[in-house]
Amino acid sequence: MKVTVVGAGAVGASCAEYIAIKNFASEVVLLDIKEGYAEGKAMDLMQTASLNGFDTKITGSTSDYSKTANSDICVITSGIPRKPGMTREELIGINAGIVKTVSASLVEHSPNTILIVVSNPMDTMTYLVHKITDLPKHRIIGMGGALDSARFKYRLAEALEAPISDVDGMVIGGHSDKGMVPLTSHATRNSIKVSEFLSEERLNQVAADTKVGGATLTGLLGTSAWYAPGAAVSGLVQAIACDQKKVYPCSTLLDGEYGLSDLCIGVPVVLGRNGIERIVDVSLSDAEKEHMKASAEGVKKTNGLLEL
Ligand SMILES: NC(=O)c1ccc[n+]([C@@H]2O[C@H](COP(=O)([O-])OP(=O)(O)OC[C@H]3O[C@@H](n4cnc5c(N)ncnc54)[C@H](O)[C@@H]3O)[C@@H](O)[C@H]2O)c1
Ligand SMILES: O=C(O)C[C@H](O)C(=O)O
Repeated sequence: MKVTVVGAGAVGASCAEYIAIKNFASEVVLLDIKEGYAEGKAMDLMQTASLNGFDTKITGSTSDYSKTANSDICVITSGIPRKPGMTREELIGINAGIVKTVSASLVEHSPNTILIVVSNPMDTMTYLVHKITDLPKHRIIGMGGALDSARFKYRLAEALEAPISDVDGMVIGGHSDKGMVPLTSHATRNSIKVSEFLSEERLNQVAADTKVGGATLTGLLGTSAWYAPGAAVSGLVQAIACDQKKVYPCSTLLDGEYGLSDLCIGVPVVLGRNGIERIVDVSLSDAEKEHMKASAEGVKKTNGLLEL
């Protein structure tokens, strides 16, 4: 199993590290445009192999896509991150150009690959990849919901004063401060609805804190987060590589599901060796349906800024 990660920055390197530590891939290629940077990150990570007990071979490349040839899975993390006070949507001007050239180069060298898009604004970048490559839709996957759901579970566990392993919940919708739709009505603590433990007001606070999860960290760190994003990407890569059939919310091209079409937005999907093997239609409350509709309008507005 060969995995390429483009962008050896904070998220790309974190993702490569988690993939290696989980020890399911034979090879990870890190590629970056900055001279020597990916080679340096790869060497540093390889020097953790005997300490962390993995056999995955990590190599680096400066813009040489021949090294990525025949990758089973490619991850795009190249692009600028936001600074405090910015929205993800403001990154579109620079990141659209980067994602365009990177995805074309990846597909040229790995025509059978499954592509995972991470660069922001992620739902719009995923849509862009559909527009400029001829990959089938089940092989183009946007990562955002897996991260947002992990943040939701963190906030739920905090409010419930319960261990995170007892908590389950999912966030669908656009990966943006306003567009996320935390499914509070479906969230559970060991199979019991969380509304049995938390007031509506506290649950609304959990949802609000979840939605600004990325902005909160950007304010604290001065740039956006990387540990949880890297771990979330590695989860998707493992689900595909190991044919796990796990359900994750991922950004995917919709064609009528959830009453939406011609956009990529986060919905629950089954991930296996073929990429997105099924879109799961979950029944939503009226409020969640309205929220999802507004979220889709936001994503479409950002898509409208693309020069296609
Ligand atoms: N979808 C998500 O959930 C999620 C989570 C975290 C970060 N992100 C996004 O991921 C992106 C990367 O974030 P980061 O913190 O790793 O940033 P970073 O600045 O640490 O790393 C980005 C890397 O991309 C490289 N790069 C730029 N142009 C390139 C090109 N044309 N080819 C190859 N490499 C190129 C840069 O040299 C840099 O090393 C940002 O757009 C950020 O908003 C998304
Ligand atoms: O917040 C960001 O800009 C980065 C990423 O989308 C995140 O949610 O951590």
